[in-house]
Amino acid sequence: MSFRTQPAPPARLNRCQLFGPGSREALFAKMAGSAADVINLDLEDSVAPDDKAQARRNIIQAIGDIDWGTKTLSVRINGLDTPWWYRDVVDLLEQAGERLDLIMIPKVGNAADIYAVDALVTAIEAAKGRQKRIGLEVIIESAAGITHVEEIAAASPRLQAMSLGAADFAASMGMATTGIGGTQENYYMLHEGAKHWSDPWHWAQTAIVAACRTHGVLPVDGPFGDFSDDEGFRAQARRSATLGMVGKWAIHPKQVALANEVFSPSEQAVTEAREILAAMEEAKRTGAGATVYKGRLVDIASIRQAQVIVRQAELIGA
Ligand SMILES: CC(C)(COP(=O)(O)OP(=O)(O)OC[C@H]1O[C@@H](n2cnc3c(N)ncnc32)[C@H](O)[C@@H]1OP(=O)(O)O)[C@@H](O)C(=O)NCCC(=O)NCCSC(=O)C[C@H](O)C(=O)O
Ligand SMILES: [Mg+2]
Repeated sequence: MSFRTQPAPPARLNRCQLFGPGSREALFAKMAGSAADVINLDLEDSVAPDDKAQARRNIIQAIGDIDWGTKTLSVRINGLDTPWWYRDVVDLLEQAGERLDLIMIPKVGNAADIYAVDALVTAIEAAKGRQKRIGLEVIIESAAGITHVEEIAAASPRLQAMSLGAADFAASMGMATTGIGGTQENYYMLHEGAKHWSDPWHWAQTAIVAACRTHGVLPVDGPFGDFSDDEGFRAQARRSATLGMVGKWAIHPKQVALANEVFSPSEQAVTEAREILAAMEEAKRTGAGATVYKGRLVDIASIRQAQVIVRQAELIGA
């Protein structure tokens, strides 16, 4: 390990973030009653320009009125290149109750974007005497965002999570697709005449995971657009989980159970992780740094891998 150790990310569940437009108030109670760990009330791209002010009022009202249980409650504000974002932050922090947990900043391009929002949030919290410190989450969904991903991850102690926004990312990169996540028909290798599809989101995801893990931020996979394709969602989510992401967005309620399924460790994985920790305890007792578990090598690095799974199971209560 480097002299500078890797900070732990926030110890909370983030398997599924369920989105809903701030202009569709009727959805809010349904979102609160869902099995998502995080609720994202949206002021940005799912809300038409003429509806922004009403959506803001709806959200402020709902933050206080609805019982959000133990969920993490987040509001996605408008981008810093719009005339709406400062009013989003000011009204939310001046008028919404203490139940609000996070503000999500879309389309971040560099650390200064987070600095700007952090400065405004900090001033309003002090002026209004807010008791709960608001956290931030960001979406990497532009060429600038992915280029500056590491400085963004390091930008503020308020930063809790970072998502990949596949739709805007594809647009910003000029990718030849209108798909939101998942397999892209033209992204394949040819081997002996057979097509083998590859994953065009992989490199951005790994860049996000590395930046997040370096700075103690939760890496999250964003939307999967085709909500009629359960297997496509599962495949994308499983790849993200394998790479180290902790959860995925749901843009329709039917995706919540799929995300929770993929990002909760299986009973077998938890049992094996606990057995590996026990085997390593025994190895330590006899002075060994490595041992054999089910015919394979386990060593001190295996302890850290097993601890990730056991910690996740403990948060879920498994
Ligand atoms: C996608 C939707 C517009 C679909 O809405 P609708 O036509 O109402 O869906 P259904 O009829 O299939 O709904 C079935 C029941 O589920 C309820 N419902 C629908 N959506 C939600 C929701 N988000 N949360 C909770 N409950 C929901 C309906 O009311 C029905 O209930 P009932 O009648 O009682 O059975 C809609 O789902 C929607 O608006 N989704 C969210 C869209 C959104 O927020 N998009 C922004 C995030 S994605 C993005 O921004 C891209 C990203 O930034 C990037 O760049 O990649
Ligand atoms: Mg977007």
